[in-house]
Amino acid sequence: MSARPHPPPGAGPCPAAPGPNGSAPHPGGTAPLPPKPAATESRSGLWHYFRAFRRDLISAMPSRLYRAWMAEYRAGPIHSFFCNDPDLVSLVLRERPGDFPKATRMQEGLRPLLGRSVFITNGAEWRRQRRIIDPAFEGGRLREILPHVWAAGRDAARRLDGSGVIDLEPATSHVTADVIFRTLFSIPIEDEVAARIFAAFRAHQDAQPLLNAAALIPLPRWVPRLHSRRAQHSAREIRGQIARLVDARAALIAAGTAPDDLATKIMSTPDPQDGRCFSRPEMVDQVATFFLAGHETSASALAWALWLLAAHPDWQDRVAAEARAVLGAGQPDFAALSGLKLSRAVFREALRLYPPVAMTVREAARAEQFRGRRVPKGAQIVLSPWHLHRHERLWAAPDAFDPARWDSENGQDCARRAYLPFSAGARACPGAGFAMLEGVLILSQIVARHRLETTAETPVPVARLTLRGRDGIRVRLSPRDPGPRCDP
Ligand code: HEM
Repeated sequence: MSARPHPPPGAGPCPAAPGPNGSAPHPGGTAPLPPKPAATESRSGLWHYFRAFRRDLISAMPSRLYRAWMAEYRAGPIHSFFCNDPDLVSLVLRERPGDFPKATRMQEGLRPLLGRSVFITNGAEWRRQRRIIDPAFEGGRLREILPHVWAAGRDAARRLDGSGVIDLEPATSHVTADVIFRTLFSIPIEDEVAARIFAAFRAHQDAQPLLNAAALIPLPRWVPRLHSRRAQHSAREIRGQIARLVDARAALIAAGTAPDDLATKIMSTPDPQDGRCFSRPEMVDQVATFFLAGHETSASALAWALWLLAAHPDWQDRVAAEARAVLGAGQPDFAALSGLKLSRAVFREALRLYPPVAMTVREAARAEQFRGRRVPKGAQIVLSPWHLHRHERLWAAPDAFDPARWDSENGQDCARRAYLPFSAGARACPGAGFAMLEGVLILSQIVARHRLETTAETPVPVARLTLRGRDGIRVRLSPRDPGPRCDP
């Protein structure tokens, strides 16, 4: 494999960025930097490369990618361009997304579960799917999800009572799955079908824990794709259960008695161009995607945000005080959520340091010229929020936890150019507004009720399907002092 990082003449740093070594003082004072895996410096060939990728996508990458604007990799038949230059990222995602489609063969790891969902498709099929889905996530609909998120967050905060030391990931997975079931199908996670889907989904994750590597490693077409029998079985089980929910909902829509939730909205929205609604199999694909894309990602972000607050008790106390002031009297109205400013800044910072979708890949549909270098048709274009969010030439104190950065000139400029937790452009996450409401509110609800402390085990981030803790993300919980607890 050869890797050639490129010098930085083109893209300028954001204002007030640190020197080239990224060594600006940590604004938070003496708090240790949040965990960041050591990078791999070895170049010992294709086999090493694949093995490192199978372990973890982040630590497989060399440390110079935190400073480079672009790097070119050749590994056997694979030709990849790793893009960190904000202008290039914008070209690929915002300006000409049609020329850089999702590399569908790399999404094959997801196919048994997601079928031909919006997450995987390209071109006209993808555009039709987004025309039907997007109206369900418009700003106005967010008001309607608030009561569901509130109820799920309240229940989650109560479930944590008396926990002591816990792994946050199962807890946050539980609450974000609950949010998805409540908002999509108006059922809580305790519902029998919802509980079965959640259990099957966990089995699916266990059966293919390295799904992300499988989805991202650009293996040549002739390499057979192995989906373990267990993973195929759990994918079938999940899809069968989802089909039951979709059928039941179709019957309610036909009878005119369906609740006004996301499933009803999506199933009864015709494509404005061809006038057709989703067919049953199409809807099963989309629901599986909402479940996967909408709960694993939010669970990862919430777990890291809570751990970061455990590691920064000063910020935790401020977020708790804010939460009690805004939420103390019970479910706030939509406008009052804007009062959760500190919680929002913390959640944004967690998404920066630990972007749930750490990397994504596109394919060059035709030959291109990137920073003076020829990019052949079919080359892999790797975009890495993980590296972009910690780029030493862009961000001030890139590895530090500093939620106040969003008020600084550097933070605001980087937020526009170098911050991609939800991707950008036409293919950006349709659930971004949903996820911000959910993350900020549930973070506040949990911290208002519980005090979090770190344990001796510092979590190790690894990029799997989403960014997880290699051995979990553990904290110690104790009740916060008496006062309004957000769940009267
Ligand atoms: C913190 C939470 C979330 C994060 C960080 C996140 C991030 C992302 C990212 C980065 C992508 C683009 C992936 C790529 O281009 O390869 C994406 C796509 C998507 N997300 Fe999210 N997401 C979150 C929550 C949600 C929620 C709550 C939903 C729905 C309920 C959702 C639905 C989707 C869908 C349907 C796509 C595919 C869009 C397309 O390809 O056109 N996401 N998300």
